[in-house]
Amino acid sequence: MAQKTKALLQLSKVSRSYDNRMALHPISLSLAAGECVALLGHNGSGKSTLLRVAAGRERPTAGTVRFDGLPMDENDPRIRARVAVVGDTVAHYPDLTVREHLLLVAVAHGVADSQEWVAQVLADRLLTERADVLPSALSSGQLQALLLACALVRPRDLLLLDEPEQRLDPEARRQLAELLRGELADGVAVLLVTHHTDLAREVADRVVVLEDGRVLAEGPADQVLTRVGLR
Ligand SMILES: Nc1ncnc2c1ncn2[C@@H]1O[C@H](COP(=O)(O)OP(=O)(O)OP(=O)(O)O)[C@@H](O)[C@H]1O
Repeated sequence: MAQKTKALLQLSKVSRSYDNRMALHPISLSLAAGECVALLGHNGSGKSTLLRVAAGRERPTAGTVRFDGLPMDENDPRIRARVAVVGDTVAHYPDLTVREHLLLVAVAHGVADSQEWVAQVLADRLLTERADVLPSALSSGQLQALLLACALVRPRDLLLLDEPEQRLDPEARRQLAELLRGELADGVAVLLVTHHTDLAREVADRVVVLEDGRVLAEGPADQVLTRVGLR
């Protein structure tokens, strides 16, 4: 598929190995503003590795990752201000409430009227009733909603999501698809790791299917997923 505009995220011949074992063979990928690419593939195929490298959380063994022309580095404040990540590990402060988590992130990113905005994000993510409890009192789906809310309470041009659908019930998953379509309409670029082929079909402009760290197939979801037998 033709690129919509200039690439916001550009991975060029990126590979990653652990202990001399290639988890990711050289791959190139670009993502423009308002575009969504979904990464699919079996367990261990390299999706999360690719996302972590794309996020600047791990350095590629070879190749380069650039965000809006800058070398990708999660410590660069120019990048941190514009890139929101929901990774594959659950990270939270055990002694901060749900609301306090969101306030912390909003204030750190200079969000105006943060109290009101946090209340809105809590409502959107169906967390209002749990706003004043600690993470230990959340269900697993509510904890997932909190992690997503932390990414949505702050400004972003690029959203990197690792299986955001996990532990969500069907209604929350439907809302996730709606939410991602809204992000794309606002011009946010989305790189989405998912096992949920329906979610990929609903939101992705392109899918990339990985197998053993290599691209097995790439293209529009409808064509690619059927071809590789992913339902
Ligand atoms: N930190 C690490 N050290 C060593 N090997 C790793 C590390 N992270 C990932 N791997 C290996 O790299 C390969 C790809 O893992 P990755 O987590 O990227 O797969 P995945 O497609 O995201 O899988 P899943 O669907 O199970 O989340 C696997 O063989 C995994 O064991």
